[in-house]
Amino acid sequence: MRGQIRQSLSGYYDVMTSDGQEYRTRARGNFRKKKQTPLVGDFVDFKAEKADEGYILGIQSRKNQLVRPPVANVDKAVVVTACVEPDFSANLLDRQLVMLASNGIEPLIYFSKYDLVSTADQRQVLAEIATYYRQYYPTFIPQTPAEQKQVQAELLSELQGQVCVVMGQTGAGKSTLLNQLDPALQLETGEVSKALSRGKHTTRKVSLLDIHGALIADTPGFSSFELSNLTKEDLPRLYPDFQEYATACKFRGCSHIKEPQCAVRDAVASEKIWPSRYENYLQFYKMVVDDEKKKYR
Ligand SMILES: Nc1nc2c(ncn2[C@@H]2O[C@H](COP(=O)(O)OP(=O)(O)OP(=O)(O)O)[C@@H](O)[C@H]2O)c(=O)[nH]1
Ligand SMILES: [Zn+2]
Repeated sequence: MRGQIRQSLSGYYDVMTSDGQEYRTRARGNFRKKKQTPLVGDFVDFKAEKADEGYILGIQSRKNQLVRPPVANVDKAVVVTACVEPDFSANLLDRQLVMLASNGIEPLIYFSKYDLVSTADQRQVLAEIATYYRQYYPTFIPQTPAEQKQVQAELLSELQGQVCVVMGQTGAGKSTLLNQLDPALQLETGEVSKALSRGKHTTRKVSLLDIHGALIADTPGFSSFELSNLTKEDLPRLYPDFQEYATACKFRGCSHIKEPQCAVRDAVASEKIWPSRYENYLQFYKMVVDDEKKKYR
């Protein structure tokens, strides 16, 4: 039989077949020899005489895998981005967008804490930033408590049938969002309550929850991405806004750094491309080039 692992807990893997039947399985000894560990999200071949006594026979190749949470074959990631507390960081957001794209994960952006933005000017700036990103990524920014339900329903409709993770900086509001999407989750939110309960969690359960048809990892993901394994040729292709203009660059494979007649740099100069995107791009580009130098030294 074939199915997808929906939950892992102390050596047991709950596998769901395409017709919605669930089987509790274990991995056979030969996995350990091969140092292969089944992950939630894996498509597996298994056999089971009874629903609670199955064995995984093989794991199909993965399109990607994350370390935190340990989930394979992730289709989409909701990047939770705080407007304030912690302050909005375009650098961090772009870093996450680039890393997700390079792993074949489609990013969605969810701006949290708009209600905590204190001045009208700041609210205006953040709304404009969200409008810019919305041209290239599904972007959500509930502006009033009344809007929140509707916006979250729209978010969920983008996630139908997809394996998803919620990511973002610490304190961004990942657990809060997950709780709002599925109140039964009852994840701890806020630093104090999390600090108090730390250490209590001894079980390492990972599951994909079916939240109104979206398969969302119940553990939020970590935000500290390394820009490793990227090449300087890859990097510009991971920017959908750059791609829109790059066809008009004089040179094929233009890096948009020093080449003459670069349509991307022109678009930055006229602010059709948001200049901060480009500034961060220059920084990431330098990091990638420096990494490559280290590797080949
Ligand atoms: N006012 C307001 N507060 C929010 C919002 N989202 C989250 N918070 C608060 O911000 C704090 C941090 O939220 P969490 O959901 O715990 O953040 P997290 O991203 O899960 O944090 P870590 O687990 O540390 O990575 C909590 O006190 C939440 O109540 C929001 O949209 N508006
Ligand atoms: Zn160019």
